[in-house]
Amino acid sequence: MCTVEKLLIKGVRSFSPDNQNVIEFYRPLTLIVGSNGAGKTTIIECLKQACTGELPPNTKSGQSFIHDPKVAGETEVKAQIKLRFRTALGAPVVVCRSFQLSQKKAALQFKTLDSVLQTYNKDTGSKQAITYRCADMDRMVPSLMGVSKAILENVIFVHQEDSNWPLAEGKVLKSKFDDIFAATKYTKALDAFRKLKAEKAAELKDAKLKLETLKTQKDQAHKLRDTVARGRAAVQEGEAQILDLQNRIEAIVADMAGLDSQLEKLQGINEQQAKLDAAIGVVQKQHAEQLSRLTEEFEETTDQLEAYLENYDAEMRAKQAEAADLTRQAGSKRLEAEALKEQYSKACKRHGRLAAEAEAHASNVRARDELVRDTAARYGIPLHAGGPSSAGAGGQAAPLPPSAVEAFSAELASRAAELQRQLSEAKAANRRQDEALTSAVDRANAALSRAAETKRMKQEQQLQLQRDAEAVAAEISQCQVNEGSIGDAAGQAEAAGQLLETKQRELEQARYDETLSAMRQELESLGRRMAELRTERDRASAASDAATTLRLKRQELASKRAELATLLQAKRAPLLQLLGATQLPPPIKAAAEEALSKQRAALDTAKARLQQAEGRKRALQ
Ligand SMILES: Nc1ncnc2c1ncn2[C@@H]1O[C@H](COP(=O)(O)OP(=O)(O)OP(=O)(O)O)[C@@H](O)[C@H]1O
Repeated sequence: MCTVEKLLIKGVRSFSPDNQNVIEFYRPLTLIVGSNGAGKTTIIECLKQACTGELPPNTKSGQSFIHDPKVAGETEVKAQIKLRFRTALGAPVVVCRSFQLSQKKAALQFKTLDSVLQTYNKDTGSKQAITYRCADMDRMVPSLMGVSKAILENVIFVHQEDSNWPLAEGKVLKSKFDDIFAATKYTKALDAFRKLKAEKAAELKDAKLKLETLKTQKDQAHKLRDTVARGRAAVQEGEAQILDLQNRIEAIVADMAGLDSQLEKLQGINEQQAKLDAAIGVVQKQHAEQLSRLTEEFEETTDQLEAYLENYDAEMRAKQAEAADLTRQAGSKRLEAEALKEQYSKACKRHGRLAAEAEAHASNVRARDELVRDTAARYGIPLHAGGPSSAGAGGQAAPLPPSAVEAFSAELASRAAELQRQLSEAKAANRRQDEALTSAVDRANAALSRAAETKRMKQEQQLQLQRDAEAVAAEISQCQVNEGSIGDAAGQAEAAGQLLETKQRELEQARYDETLSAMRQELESLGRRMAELRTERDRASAASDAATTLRLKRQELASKRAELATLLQAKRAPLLQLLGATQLPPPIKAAAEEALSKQRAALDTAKARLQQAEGRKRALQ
């Protein structure tokens, strides 16, 4: 338990500013006795001032609390109150407060001088200051004493002029009891809890919305990742196919070169065969001539003739074998030539197919350029080369360079980002408005509960007054009293009746029901407005999702275009060279056109949503 040990008073009320008047308090009880005007009340006032910092009532803001300078015969009086007490844990604490009262020309001037709250160091025993600030001291001393400021003021050190507060009117009484039992603190704490709960619920809702948005974005990201992976795989497959085709074309070209050389060889062989046939014809002719000349008689000897014949036969056999061999070779070369012709026709067909694909690709590129120009013209996006109106020979637009398409995609992405930013700002403004409305609803709720409480108290007072009036009436009717007492009682009843009427009038004037119903209506309209705002916020969030999707799609489109452009750039020259064409094929174009039309539709939808959201935002503002 806290104990007050010593009080020093100097220059307060009748206590002289020249002497240090010390009052020691004894345990368990100290009685202060003295004649009227001796200074008993001043001691209580000083105790209260030292503990709570509050001046006694009716002291003209402290001027009449300090010893009067006129009485002291001075122009300035310095006062001091010093209190030593022990906390509940037995620690000694000293409170010291100083004041000054100066006689100015027209009036007295009261000033608070140095104040300090000190304690004793356990080890050294020396004093050490806890604080020099009056506000901190007023808060800390009751806390160190273990008693609330309201109890010190209204119960322990209650001033004799304020001591009848329990008889004060209901409102004052309630406020005193609330202070003493710290009820307001709990009400405020409950209000704070309620507000915190509402804030946390709103934060939770926001977090849930964000989580849902993030989940959607995550799903979209997964889908896009899959699409990108599929696209990459398709590109790789296409590259592999192009490589394969190149290899096959190279092989076919090599084969064709081989076939050409074989054909040349075959032609050589045919020519050789023709020569041999001619030679055989000549030999046969010679042979026939020789046979015809056989009628002439040979002059050579038989041996010579036999030798001739032998040589001739051998020569003939050799020639015949050579002729048969050449015939066989001619047959096999003919077969080879047919096979090579077949391969040549296949290569020609493939060449035709590749040329058609190159043409289709070129047409795709043209359509893409047209779409880019249309979009640029519609949304006023500048194109770095080959603008919307530029046209090539024959009225056709010149192809856009890849740098212009990339710049166009970047501009489109930056515009989408700008729209996204504007949408975020609108969402933030909506959120702030929502918060402001929520706090307004909270305040209205608090005001409503206060009004309801006041109404209930007034009704109770009215009932109490009615009961009092009835009791007085019953007393009058039942008691046998003299005329004087009847008169008193009638007077009391009349006064009670008047009081009752006054209270009823007050109650009627207060028109709590109307106020309550107006506040309820206001609360309901605020609730409706909040619901509308939440719906708007949800819509804005959906529009934001759509814008995010659009942005991702645009990025995807840009990356695809970049990949396509790189691939085309890499493959264009060899493909054109291989095909012997000046433009590339169309199936890629059809896919690009389809993707671009989808993107354009998505862009239009997102823009319509964005315009709707902006229209709502303007309406809300
Ligand atoms: N500003 C002042 N300067 C000098 N004296 C003052 C001043 N204000 C009050 N006094 C004197 O201080 C005394 C007030 O004392 P206090 O009221 O504390 O006495 P008390 O013992 O409580 O008297 P009671 O028994 O009548 O309540 C009075 O004598 C009054 O004249």
